Amino acid sequence: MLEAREVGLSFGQDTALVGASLAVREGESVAIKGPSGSGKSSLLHCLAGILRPSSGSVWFRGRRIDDLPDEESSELRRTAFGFVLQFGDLVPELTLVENVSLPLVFGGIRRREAEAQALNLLDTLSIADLARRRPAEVSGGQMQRTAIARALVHKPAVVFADEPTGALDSESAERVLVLLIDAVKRHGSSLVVVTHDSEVAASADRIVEVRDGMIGSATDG
Ligand SMILES: Nc1ncnc2c1ncn2[C@@H]1O[C@H](COP(=O)(O)OP(=O)(O)OP(=O)(O)O)[C@@H](O)[C@H]1O
Repeated sequence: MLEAREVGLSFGQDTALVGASLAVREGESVAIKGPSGSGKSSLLHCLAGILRPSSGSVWFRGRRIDDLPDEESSELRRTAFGFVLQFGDLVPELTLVENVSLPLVFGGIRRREAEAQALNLLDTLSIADLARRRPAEVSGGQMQRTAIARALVHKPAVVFADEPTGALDSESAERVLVLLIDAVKRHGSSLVVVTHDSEVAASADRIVEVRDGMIGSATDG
C-alpha cells in the first residue's frame, strides 16, 4: 500500500539512506528501530513525502508520490496521512476538542460536525470529559492522547509517529505507544512508528531495523 523502493537520501556529503526498500501493507503497523543517526527519521520522512529521496521512489496505493508537485504532496499528507511527530505540539489557545477537530476543519467540514467527530474520538481515548480544557490544563499523558486523536480524526490511511514519547519516562512512553498502536489498529489505518523501545516495537506487527542507512532484518512483532 505504501512502499519505498531503493530509496537513497543524502544531505550534502552525509548519506542518510542507501537503497532502502520497505513495503507497508493496509492496516499493518511497522516499528522502525535502530541506533541513533542510522536513518530512521529520514526513512519515515521519505515515506511520508516530507523529504524527497535523492534516488529511488515512493509509492502509495499504486501511485508514485515522491515526485509530486509540492501542492499535491501537501494535499496527500493532509488527507491520507496522520502525524504524531511530536507530542505536545497542540495549539495552546485551542481546547482539546478544537485541536482534534482541526484536520477536519481544514478539510472543509463544518465546525459543529468536526467537533462532534473529535469528541467521539476523545471518548474512545477516555478523555471526553476534558474536551473543553486547553492543553496547559491537562497532564502530559492526556496531551498525548489528544495528539493521537488528532492524528486519527480524519481517518487517514497511514499514521506516522516519530519518537513520539522521547520526553517521557520509559513506562509512560511504553503505555502511550501501545495506546497509539491499538488506536490505529481499531481505525484500520496503517502505522509507521520510529522507536528506540524494544518492548514497544514488539507490539507492532513487524519490526524493521535500520543500520547505516540500510534496512536490515525484519521480524514479526
Ligand atoms: N538536515 C540534515 N542535514 C544534514 N544531515 C542530516 C540531516 N538530517 C539527518 N542527517 C544525517 O542523516 C543521518 C540519519 O539521520 P536520521 O535523523 O534519519 O537518523 P535517526 O536514526 O532518526 O537518528 P535519531 O535516532 O538520533 O533520531 C545522520 O547521519 C544525520 O546526521
